[in-house]
Amino acid sequence: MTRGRPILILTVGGLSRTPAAGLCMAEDVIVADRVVVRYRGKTALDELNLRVPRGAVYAFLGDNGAGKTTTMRILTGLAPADAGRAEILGLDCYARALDLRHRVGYMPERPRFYDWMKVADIGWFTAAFHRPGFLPRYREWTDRLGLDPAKKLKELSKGGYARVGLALALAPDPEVLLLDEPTSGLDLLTRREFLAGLADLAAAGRTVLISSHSIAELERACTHAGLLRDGKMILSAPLGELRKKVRRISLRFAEQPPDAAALGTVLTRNGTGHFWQATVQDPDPGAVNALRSSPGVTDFEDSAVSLEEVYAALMARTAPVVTRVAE
Ligand SMILES: Nc1ncnc2c1ncn2[C@@H]1O[C@H](COP(=O)(O)OP(=O)(O)OP(=O)(O)O)[C@@H](O)[C@H]1O
Repeated sequence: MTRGRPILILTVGGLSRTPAAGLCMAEDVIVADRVVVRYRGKTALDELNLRVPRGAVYAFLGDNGAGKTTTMRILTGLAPADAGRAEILGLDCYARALDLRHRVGYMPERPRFYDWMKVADIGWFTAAFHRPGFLPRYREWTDRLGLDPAKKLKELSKGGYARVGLALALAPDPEVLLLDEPTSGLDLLTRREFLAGLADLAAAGRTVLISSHSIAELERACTHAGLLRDGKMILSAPLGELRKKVRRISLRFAEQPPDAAALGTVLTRNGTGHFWQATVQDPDPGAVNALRSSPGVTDFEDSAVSLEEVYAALMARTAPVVTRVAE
C-alpha cells in the first residue's frame, strides 16, 4: 500500500441497479445440480447441489479439500463437470463460459498475474478481453482500493496483490461475483471493511458466492450459508433459517442428566456437574417444551448458535449428514 489505509467501500458508484428489495429473491442465479467432479478417479464433488438466490451473499464453507475451489472452477467454466448441471444466470457454465465471462466476476484463491506488469498495465491488458467500460472501472476500483497504478505487481504485499485480483473481478461490473478466499491476504480492518461492503454489492443487485475460512467474520456479512464436506453439501440455508434449525439447549438438572435423543439430531453434548448442554439440529418443539418443564430442570435456555458453532458441530460429526434446507 502506498497511500495509507484505503477506505474499502464496495458500493457501486455510478451504476444504477434495482435494489435487492425490489428483486425477485426466489430466482436462483447460481445453480449446481448433482454436480460430480473426479480427479484421476478421486471424487472431489459428489453430486453437489447448490442454489444461490439473486441478491444473496452466500457463505460457501468447508474444510480444506472439501471442494470449494473445484466448485468455483466449474462455475467459472474453467473445466466441465463429469456429471450434473452447473448454471449461472440460466446459462450453462461450461458451454456458455464466454458469455458468462462478461457477467461473472471471479477472484481466485491464489491470483497469479504477470508480475513484471504494473498495477495499471494489468488492467489495460485484461481490458482487451472484456467489453468497453472495463478499464475506467478498473481504474476506479484500484483507486478506491488504495493501489498505486505505477507499482509493479511483484512489489505488492499479499494484501495489495489480493486487491488487484478484486479490482479485476469487479471491473466487468458483474452481476455475479465468485470470490474464493478473497480476504486471506488482507489485514483485519481491511477484511472487515471488505466483508461489510459485500452487503452493499448485494443491495445493488449483485449475487455473491464467497468461500472463506473466516466464518465468524463472514457471518456478519452473509445472508445464506452452505456447508460442504467431502464434496457434498451437508447444509444449505438462509442464515435466519439456520438459526432456527440448529439450537443450543442448556439447563441444570437435579439428579439424572436428561435423555437428549428425543430432542432432535444431537450434534454435540457436554456439561459438568449438574450443568448440561447440547447442540441440536431440527429440534422437536414438543420434546424441548417437555424437557423445559421436567421435574428437577432449572435454568433452561434454548438459544441460537453462531455459524461457527454450527460449522464446528456439523464438521465434528463422523456419521454422514444428509440434511438439505431450503436449497
Ligand atoms: N488438480 C487436481 N488434481 C487432483 N486432485 C485435486 C486437484 N484439485 C483438487 N484436487 C483434490 O480435490 C479435492 C477438493 O479440492 P479443492 O481444492 O476443491 O478443496 P477446497 O475446499 O478448495 O480446499 P481449500 O480450503 O484447502 O482451498 C481435494 O481432495 C484435492 O486434493
